[in-house]
Amino acid sequence: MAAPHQFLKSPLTAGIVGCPFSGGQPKAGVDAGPLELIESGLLDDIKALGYEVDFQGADTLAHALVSDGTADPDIGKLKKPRLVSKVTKELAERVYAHSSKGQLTVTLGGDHSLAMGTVSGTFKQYPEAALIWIDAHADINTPLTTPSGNLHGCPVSFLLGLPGTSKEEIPEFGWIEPVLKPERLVYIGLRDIDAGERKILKEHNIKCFSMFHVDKYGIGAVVEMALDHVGRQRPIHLSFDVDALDPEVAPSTGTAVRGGLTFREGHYITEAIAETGRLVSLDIMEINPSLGHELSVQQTVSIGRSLVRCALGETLL
Ligand SMILES: NC(=[NH2+])NCCC[C@H](N)C(=O)O
Ligand SMILES: [Mn+2]
Ligand SMILES: [Mn+2]
Repeated sequence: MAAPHQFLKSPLTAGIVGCPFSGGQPKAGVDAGPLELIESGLLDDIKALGYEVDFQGADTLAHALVSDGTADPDIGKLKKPRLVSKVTKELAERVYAHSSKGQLTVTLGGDHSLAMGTVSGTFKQYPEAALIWIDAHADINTPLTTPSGNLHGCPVSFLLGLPGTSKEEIPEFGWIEPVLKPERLVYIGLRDIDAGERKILKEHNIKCFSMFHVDKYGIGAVVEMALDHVGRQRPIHLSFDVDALDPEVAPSTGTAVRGGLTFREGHYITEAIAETGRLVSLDIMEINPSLGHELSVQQTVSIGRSLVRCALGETLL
């Protein structure tokens, strides 16, 4: 079991939020991720680690997750902006409800646009928190730079309040506060960055450990450097996009990119963060059970499950 936790209340409780949402990207199926994880036995896993579980049902947010039929035309390039805004706003409230009770919030996606909600909710409770983003992608496109218009490629820019995301420029997302500071954000696993994103990452001096750095220094050193960079005292929000893993390890995901983290590297990250005793919020995003053969799906769901267990302290003896 994990060392005594620095920020959570006892009895240690995991607040599980299932968020079956796919509106931040074009491929159907990623909305089935949470239910697959739950049905595979995730809640029992978590209880077996000694946590109480606070779970309101996989459909907690269901009424918000699909369009109610009102028109949602593109705003500039952005697709389904009003739907994404509505769902993530409600998710932020749910995550905050768990966090403010001293629970470790675990959000099961769904696509990565959901991080607009999870990070907003976590940082409302822990304004000094750090964000560790594990991904092949930086997801830091703004409404002005996004090549695809898919909002799962944009959540970080809204959280930082980058140009193009202000209330004046896009009132539809006016509820999002720029809670994140560039120096409290760190990436691990990057290997597919758009030109506009590269410019933003440079301009704001954002710490990035790409796959190049993982190869060069090894995952152990990379995680140490990442934790040093964001500060050794802060609560941690870990946002884990399974496409950070190599497609041979986690094939069932919508935007797979070759050359990713190995099984052990991915799990090591969650273990090392569990070891800090400062994890307050975890996202497991972008598992798409309708992509790939049955075995690929099983393999990917099972990895999502073991990542949660490791982040919650399973392998710390
Ligand atoms: N969460 C993800 N899988 N994001 C992929 C983003 C891909 C690309 N950078 C885009 O903005 O469209
Ligand atoms: Mn990604
Ligand atoms: Mn992502």
